[in-house]
Amino acid sequence: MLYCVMMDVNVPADIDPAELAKLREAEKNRAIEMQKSGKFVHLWRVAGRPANISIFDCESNDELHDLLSSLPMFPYFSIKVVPLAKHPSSIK
Ligand SMILES: O=C(O)CC1=CCC(=O)O1
Repeated sequence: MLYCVMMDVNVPADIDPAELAKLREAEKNRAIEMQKSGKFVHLWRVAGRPANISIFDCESNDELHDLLSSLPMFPYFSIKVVPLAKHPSSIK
């Protein structure tokens, strides 16, 4: 099943810069691992905002939740999920 996931990143302004750098590195590594697994199909930055839009291909809502909550920066995200269904006019 495909899901469109929209994440707003809300890192506290007073977070220790060294801690933030570590968190971002861990986030990048986990995101690369998930992309290589084929579950994290697309990842796009929203231009001009600390936000991203991505496409996940998961077996279930539970699997999607497990993947999202495994991201090290999960506590700092506001997430919206839109489950995608086939459009009758799509040729793909
Ligand atoms: O968009 C961000 O900064 C947060 C994020 C989610 C996956 C990733 O690699 O970064």
